[in-house]
Amino acid sequence: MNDVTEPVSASLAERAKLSLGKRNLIFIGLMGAGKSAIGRLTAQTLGIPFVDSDHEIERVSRMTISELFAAYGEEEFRALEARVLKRLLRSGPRVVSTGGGAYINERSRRHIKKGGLTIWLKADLDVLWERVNKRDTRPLLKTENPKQTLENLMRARYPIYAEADLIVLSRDVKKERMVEEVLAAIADCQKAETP
Ligand SMILES: Nc1ncnc2c1ncn2[C@@H]1O[C@H](COP(=O)(O)OP(=O)(O)OP(=O)(O)O)[C@@H](O)[C@H]1O
Ligand SMILES: O=C(O)C1=C[C@@H](O)[C@@H](O)[C@H](O)C1
Ligand SMILES: [Mg+2]
Repeated sequence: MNDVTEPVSASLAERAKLSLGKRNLIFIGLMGAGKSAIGRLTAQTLGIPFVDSDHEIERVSRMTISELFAAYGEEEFRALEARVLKRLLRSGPRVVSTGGGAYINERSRRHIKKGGLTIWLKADLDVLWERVNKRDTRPLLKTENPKQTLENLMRARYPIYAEADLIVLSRDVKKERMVEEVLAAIADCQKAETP
């Protein structure tokens, strides 16, 4: 593997930007897949705005995700998440990183599919677990056996994430390398932009 971090090629970024057009690029996938980290870097590379739906939810509610789950429960959280996503996806192009459960909720999934090009960062259990077990900010993983919970979520959710327009394998390589693969997937994408 090449250890030197090469800047993402400008021509690849240009091709991806052209292919994306006015559409939003929406990252989906499980907790720890890298939606926020890779989404932000992808937006920087494309020179378009970035927004993270979890952060936007926390901003408008002035509560953390954990506090929202504790105070109102998951159902209310999903309703708020769907409203926030609908608003964020109204115009493009921007990069929108979603929370791990957003695409699983029917209403949010409808907004996301309509809102642009979807990209699933797919990762295996060990990669996800290595990343999420360092922090306890994810309410769904506050269980007796969080690794087992994560595996159960993979089993339930992966068939739904698989509906994404694009899929990139998330693993422990440099973030710039992940961005390059994301851009290549967009540049090669044949899905036409709908008016
Ligand atoms: N390619 C990578 N190599 C190493 N670490 C990474 C990589 N991508 C992301 N990470 C790290 O993994 C952790 C989780 O990433 P991130 O917060 O972006 O996940 P997420 O998909 O947004 O999760 P959530 O659904 O909980 O918001 C972060 O600390 C991030 O820096
Ligand atoms: O996978 C999920 O359902 C979640 C993921 C996080 O991004 C947050 O949106 C919240 O913790 C729920
Ligand atoms: Mg995130």
